[in-house]
Amino acid sequence: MITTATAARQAIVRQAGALPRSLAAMARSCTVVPTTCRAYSASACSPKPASRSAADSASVAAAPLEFPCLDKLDRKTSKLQEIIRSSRAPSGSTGALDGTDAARDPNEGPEPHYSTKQLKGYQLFHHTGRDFYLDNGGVLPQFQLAYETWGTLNAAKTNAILLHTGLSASSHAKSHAENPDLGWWEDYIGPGLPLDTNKYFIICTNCLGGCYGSTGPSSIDPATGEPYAARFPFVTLWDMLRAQKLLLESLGIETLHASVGASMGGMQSLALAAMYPQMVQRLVTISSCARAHPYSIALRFVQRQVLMADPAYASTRGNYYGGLPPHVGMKLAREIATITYRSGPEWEKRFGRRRVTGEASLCPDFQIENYLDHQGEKFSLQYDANSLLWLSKAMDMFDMAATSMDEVAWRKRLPFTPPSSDPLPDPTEPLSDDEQLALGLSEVQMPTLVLGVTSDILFPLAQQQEIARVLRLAGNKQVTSYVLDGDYGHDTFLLDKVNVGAAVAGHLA
Ligand SMILES: CC(=O)SCCNC(=O)CCNC(=O)[C@H](O)C(C)(C)COP(=O)(O)OP(=O)(O)OC[C@H]1O[C@@H](n2cnc3c(N)ncnc32)[C@H](O)[C@@H]1OP(=O)(O)O
Repeated sequence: MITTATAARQAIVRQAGALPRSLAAMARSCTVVPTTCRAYSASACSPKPASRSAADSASVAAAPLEFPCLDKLDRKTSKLQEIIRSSRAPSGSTGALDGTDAARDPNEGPEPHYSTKQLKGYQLFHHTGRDFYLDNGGVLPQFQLAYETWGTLNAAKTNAILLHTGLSASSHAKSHAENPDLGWWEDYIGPGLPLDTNKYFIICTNCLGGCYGSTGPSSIDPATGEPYAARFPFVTLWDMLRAQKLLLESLGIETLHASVGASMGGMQSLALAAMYPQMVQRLVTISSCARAHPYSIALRFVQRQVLMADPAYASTRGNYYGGLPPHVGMKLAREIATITYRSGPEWEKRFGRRRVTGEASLCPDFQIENYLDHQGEKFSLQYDANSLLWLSKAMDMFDMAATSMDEVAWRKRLPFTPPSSDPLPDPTEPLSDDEQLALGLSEVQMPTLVLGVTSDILFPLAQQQEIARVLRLAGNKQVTSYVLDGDYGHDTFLLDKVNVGAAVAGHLA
């Protein structure tokens, strides 16, 4: 009697001549017949067993695919759980999630790099004694900001440049004696470089809400002795700038030679100039915007959704500290983010359609998938998930538009009194979108460099053109627009050191 499986196999073998040679060979050697050509891979096609059971004979389903990428995530989760368990045991290892497990596989965890035991070489500004009120409600009775400096502050304290970071960067923009690791703007800072330490005193902070030494959701709430977690108040970019202003005041700095930043840092750079125009002598804003675009909000929204859906996040509602960190959600969010940071044209040249092994798989198969997998994996424990969510949300909420000078003044408020709950007055006459932005940026009258990149999909060039347009509308006659072609997309500010560096250096001189 011909079993159903045998008949199916014969049918496939009859058709094998029509298949590519490698698939045809696999079809002939397959015992269990896959239902579609998709399943013809080495992992789906098992060697023929010596004898076949009745159960095998009755099966017409494909052999299950193998999922090495999921196995790898499971192994990482188990390893993290094991470390957490052993760190809780009285005689357990003290390595825990602090990175002291020297024998670990760097691709499989376990330590969050943001653990303060890993961080080094930064200084701390402590704010205490006066409650710090935040724009969206909530108050911090105290906070700290991590910061690093390069160069020398002159006697008049007029040569400082405040460098704002992107979303997930630390204050470590450049290596120095206390931390020789390369910084994220290593080639931009130093003697004779665009941020010339022979002339300028560069200050870079980890922003409020971050996790690299500054107070954020992973910090201990002094009221409870536990991490704030999801009880950390939402912060706005304006809150972050008010905190930075307090740091500058503590250093005796009233005037900045320049405010410089890219991406989220470019948004902050622009906002600082609007909030404290007397302080900012020059403005550089790179690959940024005056208000978050709905498309950028959408891209960040899906990253947050994916991250929050990680069971380690969802089951704790964000209070995962001391337990399993949501490393899978972080990895996937970073993969999506990486797609927004680079460009299709770059990847066409860099990866093309090249494959890893040539076998169809739902795990990384194309080189571009392998690259994304690597980027996600590398980041998955590098940054605190809540900080990512909080700062990503702060970017979405950013909008420099104003309908009255009262609103502009409201942003400049000192953070030591609760924000008024009185509604702001209605505009005397309706303002167009551009006019609202021009009003919100009306005091940005200093020399301004607005740099954008044609291949940026996260902060499209139209947004930098919008900044330049509304600044000119507001009467600023010293706006320089600089457009860079190239394939690096949003990450151009990290990668095109020659062109971005030259534009920045020229503007600072
Ligand atoms: C929104 C905001 O406010 S800011 C957003 C700013 N952007 C970011 O934060 C993204 C940060 N980008 C990075 O960190 C990048 O690594 C950069 C920009 C610093 C450097 O970029 P590049 O020099 O092009 O290197 P890139 O990171 O793309 O690739 C190198 C890594 O990919 C790996 N890689 C390259 N090709 C492949 C591949 N086919 N498969 C797997 N891995 C690969 C390399 O081995 C290398 O790994 P390593 O970093 O562990 O050594």
